[in-house]
Amino acid sequence: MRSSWADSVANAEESAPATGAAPAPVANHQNSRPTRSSYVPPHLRGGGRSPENQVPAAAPTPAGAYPSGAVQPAGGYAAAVGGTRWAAPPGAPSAGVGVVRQGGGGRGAVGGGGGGWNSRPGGWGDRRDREPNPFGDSEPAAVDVDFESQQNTGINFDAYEDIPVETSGHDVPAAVNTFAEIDLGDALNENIRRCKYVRPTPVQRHAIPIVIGGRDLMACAQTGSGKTAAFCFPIISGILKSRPPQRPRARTAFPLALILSPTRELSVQIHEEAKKFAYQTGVKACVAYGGAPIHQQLRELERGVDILVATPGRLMDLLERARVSLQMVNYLALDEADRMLDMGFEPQIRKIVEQMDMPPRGVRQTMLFSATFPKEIQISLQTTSSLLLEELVQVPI
Ligand SMILES: Nc1ncnc2c1ncn2[C@@H]1O[C@H](COP(=O)(O)OP(=O)(O)OP(=O)(O)O)[C@@H](O)[C@H]1O
Repeated sequence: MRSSWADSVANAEESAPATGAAPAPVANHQNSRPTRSSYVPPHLRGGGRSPENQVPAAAPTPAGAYPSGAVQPAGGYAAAVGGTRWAAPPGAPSAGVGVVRQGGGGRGAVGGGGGGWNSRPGGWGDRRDREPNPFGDSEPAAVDVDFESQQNTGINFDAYEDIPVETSGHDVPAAVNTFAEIDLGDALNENIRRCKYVRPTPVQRHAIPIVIGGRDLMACAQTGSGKTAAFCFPIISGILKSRPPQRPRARTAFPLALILSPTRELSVQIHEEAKKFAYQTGVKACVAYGGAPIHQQLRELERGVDILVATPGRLMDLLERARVSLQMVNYLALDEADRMLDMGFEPQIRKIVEQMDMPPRGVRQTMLFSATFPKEIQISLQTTSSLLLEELVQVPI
């Protein structure tokens, strides 16, 4: 079972002194990060070609350098995690999660969450009728959670208010303390209640307003920190607030958001979470990963997809078969970017971002999540010039 942010809060709470001091938020990252067993399909066992089916090498842990344009739990959260953090280059203003799409702020205009596509002509409301309930039969209805009072789990989330977080970049949208402070829309709020999320985790507090604000984001966040919601909420909210797109009637799928993840297992996890967050909104999430027959995935894609969760190798396959087009992608999220680069996915990522039909940076929004940002990873990111912002790639190492 994965250890989660909520688990770590609970554990920390148990061991916290009775003085009310904030507990360490997450245990040592190197030790606590659950090891995912990497699926290796039979035909690739013993020297398979695709890195998405290989067991990743242990992540290097050199002292990295902090890029500028960043937000990160400083000292407390990230430091407590114990993994390789973004290390500050000489003169760097701050640590951590990066930000900022130059000239951004347009698309992410907050407001008008409403019922999204379901309430609009031409929306996708019909999908809801045949949508399986991802919460299971036992929990079909919304849970009555009071966002304002922020109390339903018994976990003292207030303890986490003390975690120091640094942000950098210009005009960084302010972090929020509650989901109620963000206009995510009624449908998504309903699903947050169904998930029984009461208070945003630290990465969610900072990342969601930044992305809702139309900016690019580079976030240093560990496994179990709530990253999935941090990128899914703004994506779903943004899709619901936008005009339902006119997509060609073709066998080609035109997703509006692409989430790249290094492994089949992580992709499936993200897909499962995304289905919960998007339940009854009309926004459809699909998953495509290597090491499994492609035909079922193709059939699912043919039924329509708004959010595509994919491993890089399988996505390349789908692109080369012209079964997926990236030309309508408004949101690109890379989860576990460090792991993807460690696993040798850089050429595929570069090709997906630079040589296919994806809108360029500045048109789409890019979110990059990584547990670590060692120097090698930063150099790779810098050379993947179309991936991130100029502001970020100009950072001296
Ligand atoms: N705001 C929240 N309140 C309570 N629980 C949360 C919240 N956000 C996420 N969780 C739960 O914490 C767990 C870990 O979250 P999540 O899977 O998003 O983490 P992650 O950082 O994406 O981890 P991984 O890298 O393993 O996917 C999940 O069970 C999720 O449902």
